[in-house]
Amino acid sequence: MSKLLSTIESPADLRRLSRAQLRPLADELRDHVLQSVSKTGGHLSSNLGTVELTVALHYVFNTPEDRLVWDVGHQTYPHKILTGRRDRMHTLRQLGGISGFPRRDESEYDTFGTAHSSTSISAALGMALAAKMKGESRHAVAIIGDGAMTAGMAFEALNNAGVEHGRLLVILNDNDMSISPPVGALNRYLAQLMSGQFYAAAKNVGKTVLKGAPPLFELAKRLEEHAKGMVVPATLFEKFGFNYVGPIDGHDLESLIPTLENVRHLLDNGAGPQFLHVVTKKGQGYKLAEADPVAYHGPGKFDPAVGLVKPATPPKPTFTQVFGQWLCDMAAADPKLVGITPAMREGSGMVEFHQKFPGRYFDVGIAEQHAVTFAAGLACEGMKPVVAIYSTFLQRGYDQLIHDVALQNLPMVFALDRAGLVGADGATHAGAYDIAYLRCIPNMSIACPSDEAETRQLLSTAHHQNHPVAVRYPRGAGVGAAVPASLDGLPFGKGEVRRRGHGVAILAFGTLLHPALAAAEALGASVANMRWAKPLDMDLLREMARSHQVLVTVEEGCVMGGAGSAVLEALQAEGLSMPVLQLGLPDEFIEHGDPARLLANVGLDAAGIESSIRQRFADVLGGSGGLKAAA
Ligand SMILES: Cc1ncc(C[n+]2csc(CCOP(=O)(O)OP(=O)(O)O)c2C)c(N)n1
Ligand SMILES: CC(=O)[C@@H](O)[C@H](O)COP(=O)(O)O
Ligand SMILES: [Mg+2]
Repeated sequence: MSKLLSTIESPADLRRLSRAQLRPLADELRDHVLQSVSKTGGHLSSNLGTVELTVALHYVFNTPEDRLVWDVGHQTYPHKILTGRRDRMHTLRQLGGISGFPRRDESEYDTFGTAHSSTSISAALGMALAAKMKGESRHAVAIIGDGAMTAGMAFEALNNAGVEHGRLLVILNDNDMSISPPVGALNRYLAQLMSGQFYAAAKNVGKTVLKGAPPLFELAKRLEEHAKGMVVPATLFEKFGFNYVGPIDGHDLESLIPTLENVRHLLDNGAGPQFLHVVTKKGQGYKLAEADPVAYHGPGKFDPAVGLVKPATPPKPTFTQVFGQWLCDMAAADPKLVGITPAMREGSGMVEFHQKFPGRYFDVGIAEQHAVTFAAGLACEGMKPVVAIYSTFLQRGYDQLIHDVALQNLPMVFALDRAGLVGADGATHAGAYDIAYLRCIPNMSIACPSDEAETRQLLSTAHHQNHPVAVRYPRGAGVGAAVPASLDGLPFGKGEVRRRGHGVAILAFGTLLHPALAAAEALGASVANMRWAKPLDMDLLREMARSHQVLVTVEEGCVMGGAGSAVLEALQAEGLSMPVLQLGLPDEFIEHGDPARLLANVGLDAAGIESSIRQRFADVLGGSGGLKAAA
């Protein structure tokens, strides 16, 4: 165990160290982050980049009295290590272990739960103003990345914060990266600020009595060229009502600590909201991550001495890769197709599409609402937008989905990745709700492919509709079904019978078809691959209802309001009354962990499905496990 780090059980211990001890502590901390992430997997580059900032913040601010609000929260491993969770880092993102994101129920130092981006300024402003109303002198500090800063919500918060006088500090952690290289005009603007750093240093840092000029950054040198001739009259953030300080080197404790002390002093003297621009490097201190921060954004386990290695035999293609290939193939066939991602190019499998069709690829930044309405505008003019978006992030664009897309019945495809449980990221990222939140919207259809082949086929079907269609598929690989090369679709709104049995009919929506088939084998039950949660295949449903005593619906989505609920509603409307068991995600948030184990825990593996059916329909099933005479 490292010498200094082992003495830090809480930030109070850190604050007892001398200034000279902070540099070696930061080095030990960085090594601890690298070693533990290499064993568990997790977000690496962002955490390596926030080591010094974390040390400085806990050193200068009186945490947990002062509130640190980390945006996204994927950069909080150093914070976790310094706030009493050092010895639990080996459990990170595993079942029963600590979360990869801040959690209020995990630590009093985690002041605000996050994982979706761009909430920190709003939350910190709320905390700062609550403190003011209660007559408390605590500070609230939002730490937000340059990627997260691109979201509308961050600007809504700045707009509000600039006219309020709480003890609010916003720190922009600018590493010139989102998950992928950053995009958009704000990024260009930040580059200009960086290149004009001497101007900023003289105007602002000097004003706050910082001793010594900040060192010249490598990055700034690169950007200087780009912004030659630019004059920065007053920063955007000053226009918003903040006192702008920076940019300063976020790895230089000798700059960070006095600057933070000065800013805290300004807050205590009623100077109003403060904005500190800190420049860091994603992957700092680990050469491989510095060279490729994208690959090391969220790696699996690896040997730090070797780095990430490609598996000897290529693994089964993931659903994401199947989508990426379909997108390229369909784009080649249809010149009207355009692909849109809100800052998730790699995660959504769009790297190849970007390379092959740069003019038809749009990374709009972390801006899900805008992504949806921007796509709606494209659709109005006859383009065929494909919005590739994680199920959990489409939640951000819900009003846009209803008001801008569905109400106008615009044809477009939502490629909904990460539908169902995602594993290590946990409840914040689970795609648990999309069937429920989409199926109540008129004009919207929802396809639930059961394997890789159907994913491609149903994407094609969706692309040819004249209304919005979501195709939902999970994280990772499926059963390994051979994916056809053709772009032929499957019939719209139609499912199929996959197994003929009797007594019990299982209606499977999506990839849980496969454990459902295994359970049906043991039960002698029938299985329908429903393929569409909306519209339901009513012919198939009627046939299944009439030829069986009971129905079981299975889906990797919330039971409440999900596909099973759709089946119940349809049966009622048809005047068909029969017992229905709905299997899906329960009405609770499912924590992080291995996805297969999580599914088993909620009874959605083959054994769980079989056992739930046996339990509920013991009267239909014979004692031996066979079935009583079918109705
Ligand atoms: C609403 C939302 N959209 C997308 C994401 C996925 N995401 C997580 S981190 C990240 C990049 C954030 O960039 P930045 O804030 O600059 O932090 P960095 O990764 O550079 O440390 C993205 C797009 C998210 N967490 N939340
Ligand atoms: C923090 C965040 O939102 C992303 O980094 C997310 O963890 C990526 O998830 P995937 O690994 O499923 O792409
Ligand atoms: Mg960044």
